[in-house]
Amino acid sequence: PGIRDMKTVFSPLHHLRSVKTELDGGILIEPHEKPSRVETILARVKSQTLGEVLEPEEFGLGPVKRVHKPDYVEFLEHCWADWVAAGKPGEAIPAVWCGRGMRARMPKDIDGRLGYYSFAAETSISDGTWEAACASANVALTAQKLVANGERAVFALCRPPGHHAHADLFGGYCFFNNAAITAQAFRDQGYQRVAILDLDFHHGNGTQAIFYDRSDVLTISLHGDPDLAFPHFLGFEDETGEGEGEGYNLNIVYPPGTPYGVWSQGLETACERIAAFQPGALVIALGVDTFEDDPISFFKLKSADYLSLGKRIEQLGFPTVFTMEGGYGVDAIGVNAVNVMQGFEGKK
Ligand SMILES: NCCCNCCCCCS
Ligand SMILES: [Mg+2]
Ligand SMILES: [Zn+2]
Repeated sequence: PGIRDMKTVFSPLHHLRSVKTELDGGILIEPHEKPSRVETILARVKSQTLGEVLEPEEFGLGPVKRVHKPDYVEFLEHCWADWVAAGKPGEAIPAVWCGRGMRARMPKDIDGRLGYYSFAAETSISDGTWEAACASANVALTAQKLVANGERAVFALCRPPGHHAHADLFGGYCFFNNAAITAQAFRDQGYQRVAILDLDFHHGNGTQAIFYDRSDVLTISLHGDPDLAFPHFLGFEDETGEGEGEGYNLNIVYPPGTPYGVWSQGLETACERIAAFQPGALVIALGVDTFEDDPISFFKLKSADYLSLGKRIEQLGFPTVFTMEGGYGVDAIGVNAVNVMQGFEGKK
């Protein structure tokens, strides 16, 4: 029967993430990861009376540092000020990386540190990025606390997203890995096993990397073939975990044009693996850039498919936190994201 009144956690501080540039195709465009994405979802949450909307509690950097390296957190906090102090005219954009055969040590210079702590160049940093990333982690942690206290499922309407962020790398519009921070919080509160299912169009490379050698957190991602899609350099099906974590990472990869009828077979495979794992809690890294009209992706899911998706997740029966990840077709993002929650609640 699903649940009634799913709570949503939302922070107005997401607006502090206000970069004006995204490097794309050799020019600086208006960022796809824009404030209207979550404002549109929030409006739909309210118009559909999904349930109560709460602002986050503050958890500090402790839970963030259970996932992210302290030097990386330190870098993010001071990056913008260091960039400005270096006299740079624009927004902070990495432009140099440790290429093959070079030395992966942390340089002093801000240009070097931007490259050392990132894996991609489309994610500009400016004033307010740090505060918004902290607020987004608090949104996820508030949802986690509500579920640990008995809610069946809570929607963490996070912005900026997180699933591309590694322990010490930003990129793909992500800084703190909200889904990973949520899973680690469950583990730190005594949940023996946690599963993270990444349904975003893109591979959850950060989430995979963070838990890759661990068997206590099962990580699964459905996504566009990395041969053809961001993040390009991780997310292939032969990546199944390492050491203790061997067998606890699963990548399910699809080609351009994949419709729900095919994609949902991967969802079924993922659900069966999660059921077998029997986690105490489930984290869904929810991107809706799988949508047929998404401007930067190549799957063909339709709005009604998100109702079916939500229903299937509910049938797993686990306490669930949804962390908002990607989705760039802003006109339909509200219907698509809230359809997942309403499908979870039993709406046909
Ligand atoms: N022109 C498209 C480049 C895409 N680069 C980053 C995509 C990040 C998706 C986050 S869910
Ligand atoms: Mg994915
Ligand atoms: Zn994505």
